[in-house]
Amino acid sequence: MTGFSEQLRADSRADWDAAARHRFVDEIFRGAVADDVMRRYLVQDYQFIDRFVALIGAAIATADRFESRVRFAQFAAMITSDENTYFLRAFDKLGVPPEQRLAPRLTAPTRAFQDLMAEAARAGSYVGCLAVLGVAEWLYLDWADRPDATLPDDFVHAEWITLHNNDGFRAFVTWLRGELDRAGAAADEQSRARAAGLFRRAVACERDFFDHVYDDAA
Ligand SMILES: Cc1ncc(C[n+]2csc(CCO)c2C)c(N)n1
Repeated sequence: MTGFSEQLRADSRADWDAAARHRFVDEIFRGAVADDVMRRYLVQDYQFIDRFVALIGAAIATADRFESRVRFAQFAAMITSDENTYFLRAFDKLGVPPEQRLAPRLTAPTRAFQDLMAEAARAGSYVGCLAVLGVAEWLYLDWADRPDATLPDDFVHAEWITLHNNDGFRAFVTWLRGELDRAGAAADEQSRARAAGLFRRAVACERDFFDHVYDDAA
């Protein structure tokens, strides 16, 4: 039987593939993302991470067992340390001023994503939290996981890839998918349907998020 996670991805195949094979992904592996595109992307993504950490808090609160809370707590600790320094170093290199780091004007896809994460957190359903967290993690592993690719020279490009394809991250995504399968199997029809809706919207948001950084670009 196909697990819940695989079933959800299959339902969002078109948007999923459009995001995972996006122009941005192709360019970052070639080290060819233009600085203004990378700047726009990271400035918006930094705002994304903030709500993402809040959603992990909701997953910790709604999880059905201690083991799962611990795993999410450890993950939250990791992304608020290692990844945080990546953003700051990348902002320095790209010359992003303080106000753009702290309070940039949010683009429509960033706001849509923030609203979706807040909605999933508020709904108080573990499988719903997992659906949105699952998209953000699994889709990033999917695009970044190219074992034969050589890394670009610029750390801004190279580290954004290695943050999303290292063994620890892969193990976490595997666990997260297992958790989504498990919680999906245990949930009632209404909770499964709600989680499926959140998953679908999250995949569409991921695609829009990539698209948008090119909207004003030449
Ligand atoms: C729009 C957007 N979607 C997903 C991710 C991926 N992501 C967000 S937080 C996190 C945890 C560790 O890096 C990961 C993988 C992103 N950065 N931006």
